Amino acid sequence: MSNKIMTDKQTGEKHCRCFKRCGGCQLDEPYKDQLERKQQKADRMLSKFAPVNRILPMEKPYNYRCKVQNIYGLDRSKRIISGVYQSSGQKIVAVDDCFLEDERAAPIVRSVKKLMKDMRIPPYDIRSGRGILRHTLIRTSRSTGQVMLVLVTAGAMLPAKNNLVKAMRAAHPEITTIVQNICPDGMPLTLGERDIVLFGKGYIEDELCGCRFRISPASFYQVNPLQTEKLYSCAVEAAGISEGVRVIDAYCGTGTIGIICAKNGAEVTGVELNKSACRDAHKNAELNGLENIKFCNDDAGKFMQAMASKGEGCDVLIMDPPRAGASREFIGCAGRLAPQKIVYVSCKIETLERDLKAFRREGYKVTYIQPVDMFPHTMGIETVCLLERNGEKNEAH
Ligand SMILES: C[S@@+](CC[C@H](N)C(=O)[O-])C[C@H]1O[C@@H](n2cnc3c(N)ncnc32)[C@H](O)[C@@H]1O
Repeated sequence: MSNKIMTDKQTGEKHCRCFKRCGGCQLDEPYKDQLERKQQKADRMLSKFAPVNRILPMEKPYNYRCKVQNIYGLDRSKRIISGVYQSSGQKIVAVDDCFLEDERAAPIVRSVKKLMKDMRIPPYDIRSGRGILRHTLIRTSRSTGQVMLVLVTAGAMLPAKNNLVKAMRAAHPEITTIVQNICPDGMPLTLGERDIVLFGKGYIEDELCGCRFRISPASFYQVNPLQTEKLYSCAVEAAGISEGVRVIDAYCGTGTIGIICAKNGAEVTGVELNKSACRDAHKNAELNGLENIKFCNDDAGKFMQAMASKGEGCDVLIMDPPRAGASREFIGCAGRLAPQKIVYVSCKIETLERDLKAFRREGYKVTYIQPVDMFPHTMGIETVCLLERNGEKNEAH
C-alpha cells in the first residue's frame, strides 16, 4: 500500500495516511498545537535554568527536508517499492510522497524505481544479502538550486551505470551530481567509506547566512535550511562575536557556525570527528575566503582535553553535539578552559537538560534559552542556550 497526503481545505493542514506506520512524523495535529506542545516541554524541562523564549515557528511547516533517504524493496507482486523501514521492524513501508521532504525528491525517486525495473537493477535484500541498490540519498539546496543523487549499493557492481546516469540526467536536468556510494554492510541508511563520482562534482553547495557551504554525501548538514538560518543567527548573536574573539566550534560538521563567526572577525578553531565533514569544512573556509579559521579532525572531548592540558583557552565555546549530547570529559575540560561564554546548540532536550546541570557544576549560569522548530510534525526540539561563567565550580547542585 502506498501513502496519500490529504489537505484540509479550510486550514491548509496536511495529513498523511502513512502516519504511525512510517514513523517519519510523530505529530498529526494542527501546527499551532504542535508548537504549544513543544513549548510546554521546553518550559517543563528548561525553565529551572532560565526563562524559555517562545519557540521560533516555520511560516509554512511543509517540504522543509533538504536530505531525503529511501530504501528500495519488492512488494508481494514483485513490484519495486521505495520508502522507509517500518518503525517496528524490517518491513518496508511504501512512501511515494512525503510532505516533510523537498518536492524535488519524490519525482527523482520515481525515476530511480522505473530505471531499476527497465535496467534490471534489483533492490538489495537485507535478509538474504542479495541484490544491488540499498538506498538512495538526495540532497538539495534551495539557495543554489543544486541537487545530489547518491546511489548506495551493496558492492561495486552497478549494472548499466552509464546508461542509468544518462537516463537520470535526461529525466532530471535539475540533478547537478550523481555519486555511487559502496556500503557492503552496516545499519540501514548508513553510507560506506567509498564514493565513486558518476557525474558532476560529487558534492553540492548551499548558502546560509551569507556564507557558501560545500556538502559531500557523508557530511552532516542541517536538514531545514530556513530554520537553520534562524538557529545560526541566534547562536552567533548569543556568542557576541567581535573582531579577534577566540572561538572554538566543537562538533562543527562542515564548519558552518564557525565560518559565520570567522566572517564576523572571530579567530576560530573547529573540531569535527567525521573525516568527510572535516574535509568539507577546510574547503568551506577557502570557499568563503577566510584565513582566520582552522579545523581539527578529532574527537571533541580529546581535543578539549589536549587544549586544557596545554593550558590553552578561548573566549567563546560553541558546541553543537549529536543527540547523545556532550561527554563528561568534554564538559569537565570545557570547565578547565573556562571560556566566558558557552553557546550550546542542542537537538535533544533531554541530553541538553543533563548537560546544563553538569555545566552549572562547572560554574556556568544559563542566561538565554531559545527553542527553534527545526522539525515540524516530529517531536524534535532544537534549542540554543547561552551559558555565562559566574564563578567557581559548584559541586552542590
Ligand atoms: C548536530 S551535528 C552539528 C554540525 C554543525 N554544527 C552544523 O550545524 O551543521 C553534530 C556533529 O558532531 C559530529 N560528531 C559526533 N561525535 C563527535 C565527537 N565525538 N567529536 C567531534 N565531532 C563529533 C558529527 O559528525 C556531526 O557533524
